[in-house]
Amino acid sequence: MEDNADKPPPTENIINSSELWAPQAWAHLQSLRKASPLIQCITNFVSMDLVANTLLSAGASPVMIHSVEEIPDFTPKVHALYVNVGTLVPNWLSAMKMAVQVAKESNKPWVLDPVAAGSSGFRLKACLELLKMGPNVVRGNGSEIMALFKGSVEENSKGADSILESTDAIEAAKYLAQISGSVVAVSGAVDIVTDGNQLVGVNNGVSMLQKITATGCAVTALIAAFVAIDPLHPFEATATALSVFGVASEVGMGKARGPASLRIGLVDSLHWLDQDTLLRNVKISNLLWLAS
Ligand SMILES: Nc1ncnc2c1ncn2[C@@H]1O[C@H](COP(=O)(O)OP(=O)(O)OP(=O)(O)O)[C@@H](O)[C@H]1O
Ligand SMILES: Cc1ncsc1CCO
Ligand SMILES: [Mg+2]
Repeated sequence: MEDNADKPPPTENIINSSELWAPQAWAHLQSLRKASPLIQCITNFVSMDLVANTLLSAGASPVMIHSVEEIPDFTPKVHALYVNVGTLVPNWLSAMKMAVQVAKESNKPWVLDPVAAGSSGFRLKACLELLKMGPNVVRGNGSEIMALFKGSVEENSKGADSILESTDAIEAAKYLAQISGSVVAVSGAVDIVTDGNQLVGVNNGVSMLQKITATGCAVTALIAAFVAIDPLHPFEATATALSVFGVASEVGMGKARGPASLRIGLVDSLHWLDQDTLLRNVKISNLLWLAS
């Protein structure tokens, strides 16, 4: 890793480009609501409800189909595939790989959420194998992206939660994007998105999202939906999806009394999010220090 791996970007190299990004975020959300893409989700048991409701409230059509008996018939019909290893067992891994293969043969984008990637050898190997299959986007927290980068089991793993800041994994994200060809997103107080060349920071969201399980899983599903409607621009789709989700959480936080009501407010806000609110609140910066 380079010397500056653990340093935050120098502030003079952070260019606030929200005015350029905000109209794109609105255009993506509008297209999503109009096209209502079908998103196949092979996701963990904890997240299924929030993932499905997040996709529905944003305007997409979710479906949780994961059996190898159904994948050959069904996966060619979807607009994007979402794979999340949160409650991984061997037969689900086979289904994930089959679905990825079918999606790729059908020219459909797919997105990976490497939940708790560094928590065990089995999970890490599975995530690295899936990464090799070339997801259009990978979104994880700091610990997950760092585990994929290092390729080793974490000593102090906290499972699905991160022990690192997203900014600790900037170099790792950039490297992974370059070797995999995937867009890599690292969630946290500031979400980092890179395609190995361009790099942005998304400054939307509220810290209480960390107190609701599966908000990371939900935002990765939203990324899959945004990539479904703009498959040629996965970098842009990932940044705008993270921002839209973050803005919805900020609006939801206004009425929340704690994590449980924020969870409800988040889903409500995604459904009602209007152009004016989105344009005023998108916070995306271009981080120039790594765009070499
Ligand atoms: N400190 C923070 N301030 C603001 N937003 C945050 C903060 N931490 C995380 N978020 C937001 O919360 C959402 C979930 O990110 P997080 O990094 O917690 O995912 P995760 O660890 O994969 O979650 P899970 O595994 O529970 O689904 C993202 O939209 C992210 O932007
Ligand atoms: C808590 C938890 N455990 C496995 S998956 C999951 C949901 C958040 O990723
Ligand atoms: Mg996660």
